[in-house]
Amino acid sequence: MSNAALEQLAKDIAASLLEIEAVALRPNEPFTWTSGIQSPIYCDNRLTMAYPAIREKVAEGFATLIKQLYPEAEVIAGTSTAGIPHAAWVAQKLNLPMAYIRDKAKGHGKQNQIEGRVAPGQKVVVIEDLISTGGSSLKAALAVREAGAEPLAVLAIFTYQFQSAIDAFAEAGIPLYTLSNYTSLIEQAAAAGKIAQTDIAELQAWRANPQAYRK
Ligand SMILES: O=P(O)(O)OC[C@H]1O[C@H](OP(=O)(O)OP(=O)(O)O)[C@H](O)[C@@H]1O
Ligand SMILES: O=C(O)c1cc(=O)[nH]c(=O)[nH]1
Repeated sequence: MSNAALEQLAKDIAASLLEIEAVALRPNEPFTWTSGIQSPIYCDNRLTMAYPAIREKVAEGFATLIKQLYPEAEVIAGTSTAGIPHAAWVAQKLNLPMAYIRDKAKGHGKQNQIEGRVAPGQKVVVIEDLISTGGSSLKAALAVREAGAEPLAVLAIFTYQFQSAIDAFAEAGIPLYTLSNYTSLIEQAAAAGKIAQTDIAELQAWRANPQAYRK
């Protein structure tokens, strides 16, 4: 995919997320993220499951990137839970095995963290729905590495583009690619009049120092 095509896809997906009201702004009652960060914004990509045309656009975006960048991929693995359905649709498109990765090993049964079949040495693309700190998907990719397989990259629908997340992936030596991002989302929301100037100011204040954001 060319850079122009990637940029267009980032805009399209951001517009779709806004259209289906996957993006919620709640400055007066911040959301608590999985990392514990308090945030005036929450992007619920799980809602894309309800829209066949949108989930198809996501699956097609992932499949195109994988064919172009990682034609050697042998397994598509979703992160538990929100990455799982997207991994399934992509694996189906590419006619590849699919697996999923729990946030930790089960305490009963086979006590697996990785479910499905990932053999040592196999090349795995990890599919995630969203990157905030990147902690969840990095943990998943590192579990693949721990199992003796090779995490080629993490691909996600959306990223908040925090420098700390970019640095964490670089440090782990795991490439990260995303179909859309915070910049596109805010641009699309502003262009469509879906976000007020006061909200933009609130988001800027939060984004400058999310750890310190409290209401
Ligand atoms: O980049 P991070 O800081 O790790 O945050 C992003 C993660 O948080 C959400 O998952 P959540 O923990 O809400 O679980 P779910 O996928 O089961 O909904 C989301 O689906 C990502 O996996
Ligand atoms: O970091 C998170 O937990 C998170 C943020 C967000 O916008 N959406 C989501 O599903 N999780």
